[in-house]
This record gives sequence, C-alpha cells and structure tokens, in this order.
Amino acid sequence: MNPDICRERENATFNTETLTNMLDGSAEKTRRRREIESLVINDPDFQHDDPNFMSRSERYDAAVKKSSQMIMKLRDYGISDPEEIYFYKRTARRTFHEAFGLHYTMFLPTLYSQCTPEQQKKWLPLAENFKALGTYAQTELGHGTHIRKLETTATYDPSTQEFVLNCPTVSSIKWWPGGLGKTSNHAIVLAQLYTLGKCHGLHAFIVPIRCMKTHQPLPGVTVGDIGPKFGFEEVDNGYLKLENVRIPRENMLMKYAQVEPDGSYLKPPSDKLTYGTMVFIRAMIVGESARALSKSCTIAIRYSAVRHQSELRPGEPEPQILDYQAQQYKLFPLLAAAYAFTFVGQYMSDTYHRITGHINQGDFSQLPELHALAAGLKAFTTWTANAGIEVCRMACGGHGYLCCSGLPDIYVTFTPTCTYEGENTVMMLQTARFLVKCYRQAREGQQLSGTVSYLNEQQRLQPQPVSSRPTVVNINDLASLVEAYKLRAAKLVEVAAKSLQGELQRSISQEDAWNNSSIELVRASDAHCHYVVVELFAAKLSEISDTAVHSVLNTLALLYALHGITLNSGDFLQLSQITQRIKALLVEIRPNAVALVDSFDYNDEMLNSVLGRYDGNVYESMFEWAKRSPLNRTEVRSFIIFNIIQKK
Ligand SMILES: CCCCCCCCCCCCCCCC(=O)SCCNC(=O)CCNC(=O)[C@H](O)C(C)(C)COP(=O)(O)OP(=O)(O)OC[C@H]1O[C@@H](n2cnc3c(N)ncnc32)[C@H](O)[C@@H]1OP(=O)(O)O
Ligand SMILES: Cc1cc2nc3c(=O)[nH]c(=O)nc-3n(C[C@H](O)[C@H](O)[C@H](O)COP(=O)(O)OP(=O)(O)OC[C@H]3O[C@@H](n4cnc5c(N)ncnc54)[C@H](O)[C@@H]3O)c2cc1C
Repeated sequence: MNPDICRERENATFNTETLTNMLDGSAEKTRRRREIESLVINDPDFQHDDPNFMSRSERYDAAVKKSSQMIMKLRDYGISDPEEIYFYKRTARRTFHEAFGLHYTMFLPTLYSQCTPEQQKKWLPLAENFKALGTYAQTELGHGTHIRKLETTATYDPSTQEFVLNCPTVSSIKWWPGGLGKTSNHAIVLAQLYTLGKCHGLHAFIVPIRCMKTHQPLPGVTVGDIGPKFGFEEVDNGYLKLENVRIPRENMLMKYAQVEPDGSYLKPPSDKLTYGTMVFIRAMIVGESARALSKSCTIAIRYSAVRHQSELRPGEPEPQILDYQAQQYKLFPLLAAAYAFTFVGQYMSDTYHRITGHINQGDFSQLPELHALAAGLKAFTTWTANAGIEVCRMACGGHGYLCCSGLPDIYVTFTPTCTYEGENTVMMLQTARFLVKCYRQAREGQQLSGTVSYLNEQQRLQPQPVSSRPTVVNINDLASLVEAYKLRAAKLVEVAAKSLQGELQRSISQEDAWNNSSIELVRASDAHCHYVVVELFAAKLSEISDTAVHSVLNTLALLYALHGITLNSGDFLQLSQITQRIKALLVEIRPNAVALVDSFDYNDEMLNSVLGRYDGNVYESMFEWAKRSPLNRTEVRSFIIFNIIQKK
C-alpha cells in the first residue's frame, strides 16, 4: 500500500464506513451491495482485457457476450431486485454502456408504462425473457428535439385492422437509437398516427424489425449501425427505414390513447403521456451525473495524494500535488458537487416514483412540475458533471490522458448525456416555461407548492422588486446561503418574466418574445436548479446524526454553495471575504479528501483506473497496463518500412 495514501486515511476525522452506509441507506444495504459486486469481481467470465485494446467490432461482440452472460448469471443467482440488478450490471460494465442497455432503460420501461394489461400479458414475457430484444426509436435524421415534427407515419388500415408504417423521406429515417443497428429485433417506434384521414400526433408502436429466429431484417425494414462515434463504442446506435411495414392494431401502445377496430380514435387524458419514458430517463440521469463525477473525483483525488511534483519550499522534498491550493480549488468543489448530486439523484428518483404513482391513479396534476424538474436537473447536473470530469482528467496531468486512467472513458461515455434524452438548452427552456407560468400564477395570488413555492414569498415581499433587495449573506451559515440562492432564483425568474413582458409590449409575437428572452430564460432555470441543489444538500445534512460525518459534509456543503456564488458573482453581491472563506474551507477539507472519496466505495474493478487504485500503486500498474497493449505484442512491427527508409 502506498505510504502516502495510508497516511491520508489515518488523518481522516470521520469513519468512512459510516458515510458509505449513509450513502447506501444502511449498513445492511452496503453489505448486500458489496456482496453483489463481489459476484462480478470474483467471476472469471468477467475478467477480460481492457476494451481500449480492442477494435470496435471486438468491443461490440464482447459487450453482447457480457450482456448475455449477465442475464444468465442474474437468473442463476436469483437476483431480481432492480437496484441489485443495477449494482451487478454497473460493476460488470465498469465505465462502459452495455449492448442491451436500451432494452433495459427504455424498451422495457415503455412497455411497463404504456401498454394495456392485455398488451403486457403478450409482450412482457417476450421482453423479460429477451426473446423480444428492443430499443426506443424516436429520433430521426431530421429531428431529435422537435418531436412534434417527426415524419415517420403509422396509418391505420381498417380493412385489415393494421397500421402501415413508413419513413417517407430521408430525413425521416430513424437515427441514433441504441442497440438498433445489430442487436434489437423489435423497436418502440414513435410515429405520427393517421386514422380515418386525420393525424392525431405522436404515438408509440411496437414494431418487429428482425426475424426472431434468423435475426435477419424483416420485409420493408432497412436497418444498420450508424458508424463510429466519439464514444459509446460498445453500442450499435443504428438507423431504421420502414417501407410499408404492416403491424397489427394491437401493436399500438394503447394504455392512454386507443384506435378502435373501425379506426375511431380515443384520445388520452394528456397528450404528453407518450413522452413519459423520456421523463423517467431524465430523472435517472441525475443519479448518473453523481456517479460519473464521484468516480472522477475518486480517481483524481487519490492520484493527487500519491503524485509528488515540483517544489513548494526550496530544498524540501516534492510535495503531494494535493497540497497545492490550486489543485484543491480544482477538485474539492467538484467533490462537493458529487455529494450534492448524490443526494439530488436520490431525491429525483423518489420524486419521480411518487408522482408517477399518482399518475397511475389518474392524478396528472403534478406531471408539469415533474417534467420541469427532471428536465432542469438533468441539464444542470450533466453540464456540471461533464465539465467536472474534464477538470479531473487535467488535474492528473499527462497520465490523466491515458486510457488506463479511466478518465477518458468516463468522459466519452458521459458527455452525450448533455445531448440525449433532451438537449440541455432545450431542457432548460422547458423548465423556464414552467417557472414563468408559476411566476404569473404567484402574481395573481395563486398558492404554489413544491420547489417553486419561493415564488409566492417573493410576491409577499413586494413592492420592492427582488432585484433591488441586497443579498446579505452569512457566509458561515448554510441556511443563509440557501436563502441567497432562493433570492437569486426569484430575482432571475422575475428578470426573465419581465424580459418576456417587455418583448411582448414591443408588440411582437409570443414566440419571438420567447426567443428574444432565451438567455434570461436559461439563466432563470439554471438559478432555480442551483437553488434546488443547495437546498436539498442542506436538507440532507439535517438527517445526519453522526457528528463527525455531519461536520465534514457541512464543510462540503458550505464550499459548494460559496463556490457557486463565486462562479455567478454577478447574480450575488460579490462578497470579498467569500474567497478567503473558501480558502479556509479548502484547508479544512484537505485531511479528509481521500476518506471522502473512499466513502463512495468504488472497487478497483468498477473504477477501472490505474491512477485511482485503492492501494495507490499507480506507476507499477501503469507500466504493467502499457506492456499489455497490442502494439507491444511484437517487439518490431513495421521493420519493412524501416528497411525501405534505410535503403533510400
Ligand atoms: C433502469 C433505469 C436505469 C437508468 C440509467 C440511466 C442511464 C440512461 C442511459 C440511456 C442511454 C441513452 C438513451 C438516450 C435515448 C434518447 O435520447 S430517446 C430520445 C430523446 N429525445 C428527446 O428527449 C426529445 C426532446 N424533445 C422533447 O421532449 C419535446 O420536443 C419538447 C422539447 C419537450 C417540446 O415538446 P412539445 O410537444 O413541442 O411541447 P411544448 O410546445 O414545448 O410544450 C407544450 C406543453 O407540454 C409540456 N411538456 C412537454 N414535454 C413534456 C413531458 N415530457 N411531460 C409532461 N409535459 C411535457 C410542456 O411543459 C408544455 O406545457 P404547458 O407550458 O403548455 O403547460
Ligand atoms: C449517444 C446517443 C444516444 C442516443 N440514443 C437515442 C435513442 O436510443 N433513441 C432515440 O430516439 N434517440 C437517441 N439519441 C438522439 C438524441 O435523443 C438526440 O440527439 C437529442 O434529442 C438532441 O436532438 P438533436 O440531435 O436533434 O439536436 P438539435 O435539437 O438539432 O440540437 C442542435 C442545437 O440546436 C439547439 N436547439 C434546438 N431546438 C432549440 C430550441 N427550441 N431553442 C433553442 N435552441 C434549440 C440545441 O440547443 C442545440 O444547441 C441519442 C443521441 C446520442 C448522442
């Protein structure tokens, strides 16, 4: 064990196991999670070479094999709890996505949430036993964001009681769905529904695309892989062109909307229920932001504890780079964000399941807030985590740029979260749409609830416009900082609403006024989400009984909130002493930095990083890893070229 990293652990002021248990929910949950992870770690079937030593085709084949092995093994172990399945798969896939990922994350959830009981009876056994292997095909070459303009059509033919599916143009070819290219034999296809000559907008259909016996594409189906990407090399994101493909009427997901045998259309309680799977994934992505950022912090902070470089004081030994204030200022606010997002991810998941429970009982009243919250927090946390992973990589110097550091793989796997499941700017504008509506309701005296109730407070404090009120912040008191973030959010929502109002008074259209206020609208959503994160972090602290853990997390929460103020100082009165306070907090956090990342409890296999190894023996393992590179399998490779050059 590296002596530096041993010393770091000896210096901690709290018990990492206590914090790990808190993050898991209990000591028993920690035990069970580790037990499940050890099933993977100790399984020779999952000991394979680094995918970075493989070609794209080899990586895809290995991913399919791993997905298949996981299915068999989970069955053999009798593991069926969704959270335990997630622990098992997360350990097995390490930093990469799995070939059957979309089947689990979107195809199955869509069947669960949008099939009638009769349809579930038919499709769930097929899908849960992987006979029907599916994906979620919504995006087309011409449209990803603007789904109301998707062009694929499903036209009902009452004479045969079938839908006829077509991609009428090049731009209507389905493009991007994960697992579509080579893996899936079915797809949930989002298409414009036409019946009795009328278009009823986007609806979801189960479309067989490959033969379940031969896996060959079915008649009328052109399908394939879209080619190499920035990352996601294990995933066969694909294209799908449908030409007069006929499916039975029963293949339209009819829990909310129906087409009768004669072609008559029965509309849903809300036309946004078709969008439900997207809200689910957005909500879950918030937790993924926390995991990607906490892994990156674990790697960068452990490495910073064992890396010695440069000279702090002449003549003294090279210090640990973690002792540089600049290094701390890079990493510790990200560590704080990783904890903040861990708590927000738990809150978002709980809120999603609570509200969808009400929706399943027919109460749709909280759907707009769920959509706005999931959209905003997905954008806010992925943008922060995405940038943070890069900071962690660069904080590791040259070795961070090696694949064996784990950081490039974490980055290229995580970065599309800012785009897929709703491009982040578009998501922030969706949240702004909800905030402006709530602001107007508050001004009319309506009582708001949930995360926007602060907009009522702002009205009671009239007539002073929020923007004129001084932001007096007690920089040592988290409650005071929460208030500052609340005031900032209220102020920026008011600024955005007034910008819209001003544009409208210039008698331009609502749409143009909206577009001309987009900067203020996105800033208002960002401020709202930032307030929600700080508020939730503070609320979580009130649940912690262990004084040592409470103290270290309180320090992180203060750092997160104060650092956020310095990043947005234009919105707060730049309090000069904040920088000094931040420096003092960095010093406070320094002895606990390694223990704080240890508490995330990532085992080396899942971290997949020679820099972030628990034992800190980075150089030895880097050298061993490099020697395994395929290029090193022969001592001399292109001697023919050398000979040609030498002959010249
Ligand atoms: C097992 C688990 C593991 C988890 C582990 C996680 C890891 C996960 C790995 C996954 C691996 C890759 C997975 C990528 C998979 C894709 O990327 S799938 C494709 C994703 N595509 C998108 O997200 C498209 C984004 N675009 C949209 O959602 C819509 O076009 C927009 C932007 C919301 C606009 O929709 P629109 O119909 O034009 O609506 P708009 O006119 O803006 O608003 C109309 C009203 O509808 C409301 N509305 C809009 N959308 C919604 C909605 N969804 N709900 C409710 N209301 C809504 C608006 O709020 C508005 O309400 P009001 O203000 O009128 O009251
Ligand atoms: C790795 C990966 C996996 C994916 N998996 C799937 C999948 O499984 N299934 C599936 O259906 N799709 C999938 N997608 C597609 C993904 O959902 C879309 O790429 C995403 O919704 C963004 O849409 P777009 O590509 O059309 O971007 P665009 O909307 O064209 O974005 C381009 C720019 O236009 C801006 N813009 C667009 N509209 C507005 C607006 N109204 N106001 C202001 N700015 C705007 C955006 O902010 C952005 O800056 C995947 C994508 C990736 C990268």
